[in-house]
Amino acid sequence: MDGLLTVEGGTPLTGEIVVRGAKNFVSKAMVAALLGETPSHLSNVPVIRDVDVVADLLRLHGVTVDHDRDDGVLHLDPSDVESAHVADIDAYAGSSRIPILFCGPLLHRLGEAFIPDLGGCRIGDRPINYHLDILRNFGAVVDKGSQGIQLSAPRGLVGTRIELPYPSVGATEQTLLTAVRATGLTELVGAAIEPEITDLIAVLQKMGAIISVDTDRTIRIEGVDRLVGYRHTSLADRIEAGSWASAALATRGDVVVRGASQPEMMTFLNTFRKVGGEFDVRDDGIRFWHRGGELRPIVLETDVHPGFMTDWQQPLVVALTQATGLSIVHETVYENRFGFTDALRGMGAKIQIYRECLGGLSCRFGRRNFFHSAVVSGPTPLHAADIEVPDLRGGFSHLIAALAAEGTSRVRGISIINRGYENFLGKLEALSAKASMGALV
Ligand SMILES: CC(=O)N[C@H]1[C@@H](OP(=O)(O)OP(=O)(O)OC[C@H]2O[C@@H](n3ccc(=O)[nH]c3=O)[C@H](O)[C@@H]2O)O[C@H](CO)[C@@H](O)[C@@H]1O
Ligand SMILES: C=C(OP(=O)(O)O)C(=O)O
Repeated sequence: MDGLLTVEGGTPLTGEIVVRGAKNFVSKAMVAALLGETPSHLSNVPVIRDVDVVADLLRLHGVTVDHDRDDGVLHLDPSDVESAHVADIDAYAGSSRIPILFCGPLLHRLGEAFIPDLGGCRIGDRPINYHLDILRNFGAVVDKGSQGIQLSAPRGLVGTRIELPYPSVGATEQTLLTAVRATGLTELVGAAIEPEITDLIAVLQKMGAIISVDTDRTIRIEGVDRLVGYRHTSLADRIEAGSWASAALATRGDVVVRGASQPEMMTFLNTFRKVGGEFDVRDDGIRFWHRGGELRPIVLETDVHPGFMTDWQQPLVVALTQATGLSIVHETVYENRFGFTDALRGMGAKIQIYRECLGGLSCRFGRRNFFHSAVVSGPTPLHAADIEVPDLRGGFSHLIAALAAEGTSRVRGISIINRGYENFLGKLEALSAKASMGALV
């Protein structure tokens, strides 16, 4: 689905939508199925492009994948992985960040792996040095070619001690997916503990793994000889839920996000309330609304869990353009996540970006050439514009801005949004947004 989305803004979003499983968990649980000797069964799976990309990659590796898209159920049978002939993996170069997580499971099953160049959002350099160091620590031999990475494990993979320089989500998942079948013990110090990682640990435990998590970000894994398939229901997508909540706030709307879950959203909910948003946690989800009157400015610093998640930052910044006063936003996870503000400035927002660490924390990007802090001055009326979607969350933010703005905006490149937002055009319709797709001219 690509083309031109026409959005007539200025109307509050109101109504009810459903959010299903988390992009950042489902894709990893799909990779975990490669480690089982028997089939796995995953429920609450959203129809998004990242799921389709990982399903196709698994098929290339010999996994039989059945995806019931309406019921949101994936059945993954890895029985034929050993006999698979992988011919066309290059076709997946640049498609998502998940291929790097295939390394451990493929090395265990096949003794070798070939990984295409990674995709994902361009919000910084996004190196994979931690991943490769981890794999080498386990005993893998890594060869970097011009189009991808080739790995082998001539002497198998052996448990090890890893100390992460930063609690990277992907590097933590890499360690987990490799250590569960490695020989002996692995200790991971400085691990990420995002809810999606906890759910991945739950899946691996169901498969037969032995994993313990300490309060000090240390994870210990005892390798086992065999793992079996799992049955699991994905946790909800807290980023999608937060994005719709931000859209409700920016448009002075009232949106019920069915499926949204409070425990994984505590930090978001506190911030939402401080800005002036109201919410009600219900049995079937969370209702988010603008309580009327003025929104308040805040100081916001993104961080690893349990901090304010970086993927919530871009949608919320649009709501901050409507708050009375100066908000400070310090992005400490990615060095280059404010490119999307150019388009917002073009729509009337007052946002300045700075190299300095504004806010209370000093981060890895301070005193370097990274524009990673922003000052948002509001409220500013937004006006319609022609927009080109830059990346997943930046694109959704532009969409929110178009919905909040007076006039008719035209948005190009919206297929990028499908990577992480299920049926977002249908959801816009359910929320009475005036948005329609047309052909590109
Ligand atoms: C598919 C998926 O789950 N994506 C999420 C995952 O991305 P992803 O797993 O890529 O993010 P990481 O937590 O690894 O990245 C955090 C930081 O570590 C740096 N880094 C990471 C790996 C490495 O080898 N070297 C290195 O320097 C990155 O450049 C970044 O500055 O977690 C991010 C942080 O919550 C989220 O924004 C993404 O939505
Ligand atoms: C950065 C994101 O995802 P990815 O890691 O898949 O690019 C995101 O979901 O906002």
